[in-house]
Amino acid sequence: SLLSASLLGIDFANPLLNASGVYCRDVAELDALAASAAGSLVTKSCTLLAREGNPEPRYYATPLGSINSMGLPNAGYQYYLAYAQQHDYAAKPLFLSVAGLSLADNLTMLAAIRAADTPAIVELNLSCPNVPGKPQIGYDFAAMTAMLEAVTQAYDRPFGVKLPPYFDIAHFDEAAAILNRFPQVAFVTCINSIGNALIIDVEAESVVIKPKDGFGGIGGDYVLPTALANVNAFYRRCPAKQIIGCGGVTRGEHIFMHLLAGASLVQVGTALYEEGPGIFARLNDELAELLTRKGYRGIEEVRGKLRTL
Ligand SMILES: O=C(O)c1[nH]c(=O)[nH]c(=O)c1I
Repeated sequence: SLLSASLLGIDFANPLLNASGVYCRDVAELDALAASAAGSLVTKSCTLLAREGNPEPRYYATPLGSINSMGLPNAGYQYYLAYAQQHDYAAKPLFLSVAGLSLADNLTMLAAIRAADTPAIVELNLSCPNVPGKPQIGYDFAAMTAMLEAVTQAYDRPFGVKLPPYFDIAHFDEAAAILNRFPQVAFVTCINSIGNALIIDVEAESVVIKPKDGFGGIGGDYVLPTALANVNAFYRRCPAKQIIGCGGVTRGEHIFMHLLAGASLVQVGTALYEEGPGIFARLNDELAELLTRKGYRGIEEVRGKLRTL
């Protein structure tokens, strides 16, 4: 139908899902996403052991978006694997986001996920914190290569990677060249939050979140152009892979932009946090209205059709 989408040969009723980390940390939230108009859902990035995460306030929203330094609070990977094993895949696909604090942790989690043999699709979060003092994996190309070499040995199913935003053409080139060495990396999710931003409250003359002296990843309107650029940069450089867009979606036309840029599916973070799962019905309606007005019969006709001048 009009909004039908496809990834890894799997059918989706529509291209929308949550961004990992938003509305997906416990069963109640995951069930609400499963019951919503979202075409699929992804779990909070998980670690080997459960984590409390950072002290609050650790998330804050402004009229232009959000800032967070959650610190990877999650129930531990077995919790999300158990959820994946009871999920109704006939209703909609489910993604498991994995963000081990070490390569060893990732290998342990992926081995258990593989052994469970669920239809869940793995999204490996490369924006997760790495060794303190070193850049996150997504910004350490040697570490990223080593991680993918080890993971593709341990996990023999197609999977995807969640990337941080890049801002330099040479970095798009280098990151894509690494990913293209791994055909098993079947999709790329662009982008994670733009890291280490700072939001200031003038009234209080203060930062707005407690961890890291107020420094945190931003999302929402602040990041849409960067998200679209990363979607299109990897769409152009990785013709054998699919792209999941993430960043800056609050309206149907933003989904349309991500599709034009090359996305197959589109994730919603900040706007979902602020509006709740009802947003998916609104966004699907707005996207359907836009496609119909423009004479499209399906989103496949839109993907990657961005014109240049
Ligand atoms: O602080 C977090 O938990 C977090 N926050 C983000 O904005 N992106 C991430 O990948 C993660 I793992």
